[in-house]
Amino acid sequence: MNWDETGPDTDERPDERLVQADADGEDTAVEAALRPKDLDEFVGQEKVREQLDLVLKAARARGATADHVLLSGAPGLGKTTLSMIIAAEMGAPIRITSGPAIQHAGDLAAILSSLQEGEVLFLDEIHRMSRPAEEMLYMAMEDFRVDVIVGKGPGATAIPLELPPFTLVGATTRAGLLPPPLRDRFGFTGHMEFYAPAELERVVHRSARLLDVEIDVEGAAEIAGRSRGTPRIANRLLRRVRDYAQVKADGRIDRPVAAAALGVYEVDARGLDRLDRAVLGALLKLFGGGPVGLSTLAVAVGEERETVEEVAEPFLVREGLLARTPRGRVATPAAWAHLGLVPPQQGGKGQQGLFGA
Ligand SMILES: Nc1ncnc2c1ncn2[C@@H]1O[C@H](COP(=O)(O)OP(=O)(O)OP(=O)(O)O)[C@@H](O)[C@H]1O
Repeated sequence: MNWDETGPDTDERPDERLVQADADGEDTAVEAALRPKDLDEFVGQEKVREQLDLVLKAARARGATADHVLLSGAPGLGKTTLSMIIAAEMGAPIRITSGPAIQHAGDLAAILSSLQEGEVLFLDEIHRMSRPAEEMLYMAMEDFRVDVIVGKGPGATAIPLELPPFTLVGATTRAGLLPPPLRDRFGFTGHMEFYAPAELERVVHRSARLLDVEIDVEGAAEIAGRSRGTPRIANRLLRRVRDYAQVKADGRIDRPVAAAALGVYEVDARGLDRLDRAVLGALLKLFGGGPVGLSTLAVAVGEERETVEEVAEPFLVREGLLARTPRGRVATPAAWAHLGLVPPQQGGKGQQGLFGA
């Protein structure tokens, strides 16, 4: 992806977008500093918090290890944070790994056999584990036991290995991709939703306090409104606005400062960035709002099909600006309004107003 080569300098990697929700290129030290440490500090996700609170309190009352927990939801919504909170609330240590890091069953056996009693094992992207590792996990979750295969071919033997009770916290962006036998072995599944603007405002205020930045209510609302329902993005935008406030203003963040700063980074009032607007703009201006095929749209914006489909479109669809139909991509009336353009007359050739904004 090269679309932001000429974009403003940031401390993110140059091929990263300011509004991307995953952690690639994220400053992990800053992210760690901003993580809520307990359930009370964790903003929003009321249902998941309430349910998890019961699961953990009951386990503590029984003096038992908590049930395995599956957290599903988009990147940046707080799954890692919640797994750390689970460990903290249980007074247990935590081990963090991910599905792609476990390619062989032996990798998993090594981790499992070194867990302490009650330890939380956080397995991010659990849907990307290899099949043999996944099968080993079934038994480990259910019976706290694994069979380690020693040797090869007809002489191979399975040596059973007892494990201490542990809590697996699996995280996935694609709960639907998990095989049912794995899904069924979790005692509790929490579905993380995108955050409401008011919740993101609380995230921004909290982070500003921790970063020692002065921000008013409207400044926080401005950042929250552009954060695509995602705390990780809210925190990242806050840091960019803080830079701007320090360099161009008196360090304090209010609405005009936040809006001007995010204007520099081309994140608009609804959280669309340059790539999103390029896709939407091409759909409206070149193809009259569609329907147009994905490949044609991608060529029109000079991007790979996958970039348009996987990076730009999900948010545009979620925002109700673009629809994927069997005949191709179609802009919604909200898309015309957002870019300040007038849709062509129904049935007419009507291109009037298309290039108006
Ligand atoms: N509910 C919340 N309240 C306050 N801050 C939050 C909340 N959820 C997430 N954050 C902040 O957002 C950032 C990203 O959260 P986290 O790493 O937990 O997301 P994630 O869902 O695990 O993402 P990924 O799947 O990409 O790893 C963290 O810095 C964290 O402080």
